[in-house]
Amino acid sequence: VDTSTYGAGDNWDNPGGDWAESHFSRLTDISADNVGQLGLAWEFDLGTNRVQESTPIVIDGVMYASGNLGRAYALNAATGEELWSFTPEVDMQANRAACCDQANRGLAVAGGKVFTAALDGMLYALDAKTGEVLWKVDTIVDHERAYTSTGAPELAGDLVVIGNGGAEYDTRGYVTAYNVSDGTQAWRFWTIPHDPRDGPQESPELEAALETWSKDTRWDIGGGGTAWDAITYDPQFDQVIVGVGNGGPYPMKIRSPGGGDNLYLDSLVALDRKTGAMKWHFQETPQDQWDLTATQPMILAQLDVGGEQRPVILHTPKNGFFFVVDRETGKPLAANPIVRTSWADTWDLATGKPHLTPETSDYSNGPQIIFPASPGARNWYPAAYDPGRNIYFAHVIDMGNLFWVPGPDRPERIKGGMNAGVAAIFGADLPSVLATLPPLIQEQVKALPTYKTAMDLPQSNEVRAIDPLTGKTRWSIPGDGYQDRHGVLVTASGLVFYGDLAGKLHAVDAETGKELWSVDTGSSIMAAPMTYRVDGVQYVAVQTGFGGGGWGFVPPYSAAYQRGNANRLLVFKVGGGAVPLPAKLPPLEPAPAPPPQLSGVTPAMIAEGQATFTANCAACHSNQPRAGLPDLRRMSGNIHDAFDTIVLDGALVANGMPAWDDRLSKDQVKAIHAWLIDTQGKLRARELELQKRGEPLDSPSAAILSNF
Ligand SMILES: O=C(O)c1cc(C(=O)O)c2c(n1)C(=O)C(=O)c1cc(C(=O)O)[nH]c1-2
Ligand SMILES: [Ca+2]
Repeated sequence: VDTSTYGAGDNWDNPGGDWAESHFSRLTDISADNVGQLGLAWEFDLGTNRVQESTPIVIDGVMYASGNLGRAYALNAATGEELWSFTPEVDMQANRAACCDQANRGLAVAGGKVFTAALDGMLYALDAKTGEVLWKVDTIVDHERAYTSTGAPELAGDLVVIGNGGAEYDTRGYVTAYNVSDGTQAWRFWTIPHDPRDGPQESPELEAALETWSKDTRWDIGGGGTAWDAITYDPQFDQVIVGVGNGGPYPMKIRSPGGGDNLYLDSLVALDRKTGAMKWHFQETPQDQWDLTATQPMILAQLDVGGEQRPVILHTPKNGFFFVVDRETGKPLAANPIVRTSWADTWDLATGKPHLTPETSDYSNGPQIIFPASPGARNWYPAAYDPGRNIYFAHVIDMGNLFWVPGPDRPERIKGGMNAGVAAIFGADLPSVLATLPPLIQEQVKALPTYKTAMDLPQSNEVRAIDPLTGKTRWSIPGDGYQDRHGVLVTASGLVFYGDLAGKLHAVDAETGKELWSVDTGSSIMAAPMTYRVDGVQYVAVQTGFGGGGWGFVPPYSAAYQRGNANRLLVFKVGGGAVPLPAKLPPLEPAPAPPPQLSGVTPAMIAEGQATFTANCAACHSNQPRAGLPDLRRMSGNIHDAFDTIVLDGALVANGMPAWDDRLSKDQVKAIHAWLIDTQGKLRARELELQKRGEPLDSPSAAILSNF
């Protein structure tokens, strides 16, 4: 790896662009002078209509793109001609273990091989020329537990490293390094300890971590600490830096009742590349109860800190702080809040720890509004760093999240199911949802010190230019809504590119934020754009598609809502043509008439069906119009007829609907069905009435109450 240059050139060799994963390009052919003439060079239909979070790779004129579920595509980067494509054979029961859709965040390419991790945790090495499977390895230690893979594999010399997700379920996190040549395991690093009664820990650093967990920790549930997104190889120190995820279950009084920092949750850990031994750790969110992960993308840089050049990591995790961390020592050199933070107010650089504020964040004894919310001040959508300007460009969400503990302090583990142990509502929805909550919760929420803040500014979300060492914003551009996530690209010519859910791709001036160009693509964009050059022509590429966390609410202003969720790869060049827009969808029809209610159904069964649905089905089926998955209040007669075989026997498992016969009884499924029939009837009556009055039908609402 050549670390003498910073930023990507003609090639963009990993999803982050260069060795520093900076999403920064040294190319300057496209500049403020000609960006106005950008037009479509080519487009490629990815053949799906769900989440797209990946940034493509281009090496020597070939583009390698990943799609949802772990699909891979190789294309001629100048023409878009398909060279090959790969769809993994995924065990679709894995959908039940995926919190956030069929997300996939990219490929790794090296030595004639393309690496992709499928949702079910299978890691594939494909022949870069043909797409043929050269080897595959199951990276999951226990399929009884809800592990999935959504992150990009990371190359580290002759190793490829991959983590997994599932901290909301019943998992214990780890990352594994495999030999690029044949897929044999080189090492595995567990991020948190296991039950000490089961024998010694896997490493000395885990023995040390054990001291920070309480004696009565719910080891049976797992503890969390999944590394589901950023793993970054740092060639200068030959170390693999892993961003570790949240604790599970969320509430401390369930997970680790005696408290403790719970290492290495929400930490950056640096591992020796060759052995996987830990070199240092930096915990960004001690005593986590709020899903404030450290898994968000890292950017490596070199910064002047107080007159000294230091190798650093620029990191904006979910928790609302901007960290500059020394790559050699793991010490924080700067830690400034960039949004409201109610779990900690300041950072002490001398001790390397935050000043925690449990009075506004501990929800063990009643609800709290936590800032930032669990979707994070930042999340998987990549930031970009321009070293010449020393500016970090990133989408930032400032909102709160209401948490309380609805169940017992010692719940049973639900095997392979959600075990987060909390009720959660996003701050942006608070004003509309509050009225629907139990009166006691309403009273408690209104008395909170954070209540007024949450009501005065339910949320803001913007693309910002940020100074890394101070966290100060130089300029910002407001987004349309908190479901928007803008991955960002910056070029040495001073252009910042990002897309939005409404379907626009924008180029703005890096110095001022002034818009220089935009185009309506008719397709929702979250993924980060990238740029590359073939035969002297510079291109800008981006994948389109909405989904991931919060996929159940597709905002009406989005292209995904208005024109369908097209998954396309759009590539632009100076002098290119117009972007074809997908056709507008017809207006919503009233819900079809449901069948007669099932025999022997009582109001109590209907209520029970709703509760069972909320606990098991609502994480995917939000029952909102044009959501990522079918709105079950609009089922056709055929689907009603096949309801039991679909839910219990897995008749639609190939489409991603798992079988539930291991977890739900026939009576429970009947109760769910009865509730859906009841709901569909009521929705139909309401929509026929609205139609008669000439008013718009049921529109999606952000007011989703999730019980994890
Ligand atoms: O705790 C986990 O293991 C885990 C996994 C994932 C994932 O794998 O996508 C997400 C999260 N957590 C999470 O907290 C989160 O906000 C999130 C957003 C997304 C997404 O793709 O939009 N995934 C995930
Ligand atoms: Ca999580």
